[in-house]
Amino acid sequence: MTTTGIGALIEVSADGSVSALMRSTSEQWAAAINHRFVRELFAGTVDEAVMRDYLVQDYQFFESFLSMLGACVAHADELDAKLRFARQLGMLVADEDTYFVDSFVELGVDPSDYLRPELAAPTARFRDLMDSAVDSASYPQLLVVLVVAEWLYLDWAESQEEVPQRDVHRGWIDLHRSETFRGWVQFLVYELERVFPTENDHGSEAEDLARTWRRAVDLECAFFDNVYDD
Ligand SMILES: Cc1ncc(CO)c(N)n1
Repeated sequence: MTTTGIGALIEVSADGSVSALMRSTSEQWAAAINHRFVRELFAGTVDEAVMRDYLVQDYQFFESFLSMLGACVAHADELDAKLRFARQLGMLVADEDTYFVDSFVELGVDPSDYLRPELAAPTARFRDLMDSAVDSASYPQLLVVLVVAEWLYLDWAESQEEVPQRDVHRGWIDLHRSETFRGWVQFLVYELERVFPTENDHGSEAEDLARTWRRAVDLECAFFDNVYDD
């Protein structure tokens, strides 16, 4: 296994806010990127029911995730950033939604089973966190959740070189690695560093962002754990 190390694929300034957030959750982050689900996905041995369950829940995650990107188009403070989020939305509609729908066909999951499933507890909590970020209309709040979700996925997806054969496994890995995906994550990290409030004038806002960060990392672990819980 060629583990790249926590966050090592992305540039961050060592004394910046993002680096401090990252250090505050390094153990949970490592647990998530080395999770049993990730290991089985790379080995192509994920139990069929586990894969189904994971993707059905993640399609619900995806819905709130799209809302966050839309909110970033609305609330980012610069035109270039708005354009970047709009481009990413187009990519998600084309590539990621197609992956989900094709995978549901491959796994024999009907629309009636994936469009309105019962939400598992971590999915419901994750959606609450994302929906609150949308409601906050705060670009830094939105970015904190996005950076965790995307960077953590980049880290596990780049953690091994050898990819499995089946589309449903390989496709999910390929969506979260590549030069393009890395560039997207790097953009998010630069943006969060750029707009992060300084301790002096916004101490409580910074603390609020740190809480959101920790909550998102915990939920990533819980989301993986959940598919093995039954
Ligand atoms: C739970 C979860 N976290 C992160 C991602 C990637 O954004 C995803 N698809 N699902």
